[in-house]
Amino acid sequence: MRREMGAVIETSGLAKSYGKSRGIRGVDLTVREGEVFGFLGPNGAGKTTTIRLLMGFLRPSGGSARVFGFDVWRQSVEVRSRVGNLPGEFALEDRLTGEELLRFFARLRGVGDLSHARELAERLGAELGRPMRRLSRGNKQKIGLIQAMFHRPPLLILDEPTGGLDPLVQEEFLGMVREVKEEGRTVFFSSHNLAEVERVCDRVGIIREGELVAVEPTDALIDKSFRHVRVAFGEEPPEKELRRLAGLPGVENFRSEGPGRVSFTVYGGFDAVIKQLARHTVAGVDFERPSLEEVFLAYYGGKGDGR
Ligand SMILES: Nc1ncnc2c1ncn2[C@@H]1O[C@H](COP(=O)(O)OP(=O)(O)OP(=O)(O)O)[C@@H](O)[C@H]1O
Repeated sequence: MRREMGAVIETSGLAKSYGKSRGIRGVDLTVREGEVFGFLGPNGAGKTTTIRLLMGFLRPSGGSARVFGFDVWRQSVEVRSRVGNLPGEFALEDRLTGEELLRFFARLRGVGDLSHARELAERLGAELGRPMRRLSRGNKQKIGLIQAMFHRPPLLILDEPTGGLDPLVQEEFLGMVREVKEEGRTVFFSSHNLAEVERVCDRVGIIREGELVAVEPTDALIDKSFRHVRVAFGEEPPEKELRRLAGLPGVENFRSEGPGRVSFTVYGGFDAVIKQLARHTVAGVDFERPSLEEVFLAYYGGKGDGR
C-alpha cells in the first residue's frame, strides 16, 4: 500500500471475521493529518472492531491498515507509541488511584511532567485521589481520557469518548478535541452522539453491519440529503394542484398545515418542486436542513437511503 501524502490512518480492504456475517469487511479509509474524523454506527456495526484492529489488538483476517505508515499488526509497537487510545471498555477495577495510574503510564511513556494531566483532570472534574474501582463509570472514563491525551500524542483513537459523561463534561471534552486539532494533531473517534460529531468533526464515516457505507465531509453529508419544506401560499391552491405537488418524485410526508399552508420533505432535486410552487402565489417558503441525526436515520431506516 503506497502512503498517501498526509495520511495518518490508511486501511485497505480491512476485514475481521468472527464467523458468519460478523466483524467488518472491506473497509477502505484514509484519515489525514490534522483531521477530526467521526466514526458513526449503531451497536454492533463494527466500530470497536475497527479501532482494535487499528491499535494492533486484533489480527486482521483480510486487508491491511497502516498508522503513520506502520503496519498496525506487524509494527504495533511503533503504532502504539504514537497513538493515545481510549479503549471501548476502560473499566479498570483497580486498587490504584487515578493519580497512581497516570504516573504509571507516564513512566511507561517516559513523560516526566504530569502538569498537562493535572490540567486535563481539573477541566474534566476527574477524581485523581480515589481508587479506580470506587469510581463511577463516567469518572473512570475521565481517567481513561486523560491517559489517552496527557502525553500529547500526534493521533488520538478514542472509542466512544463521551459515553457516560454528563453534558457539561462532554462539552469540555469537545473543547479539548478542538484544541488538539488546532495543534495540528489528528483525532479519530467513534460515537453514537450525532450532535457532537456534527459540531467537531471535519469528516464522518458511517459503518453499517461491518461495511463502511459513507465517508463524507460533515457538511456535505447534510447538504447531499433531504430538506424539510414549509410553504405558505398567498391563496389556497385548488386541491388538484396540491395533489400534483404531493405526487412529484422525491416528495414525501406531504401534510396540510392549515389553510394555504403545507409541509413536506424533498429527497433529491428541488427543481420540479420549485416549478410547481411557482404556478401559485407563494407568501413564504422554508427549506430546513435536516439534522445529522435524521441523515443518519436515513442511512439505516431505508427512507431516503442517504441521497
Ligand atoms: N470477540 C468477538 N467474537 C465474536 N463476535 C464479535 C466479537 N467482537 C465483536 N463481535 C461481533 O462483531 C460485530 C461488530 O462488533 P463491534 O463491537 O465492533 O461493534 P460496535 O460498532 O463497536 O458496537 P457498539 O456500539 O455496541 O460498541 C458485532 O456483530 C459483534 O457481535
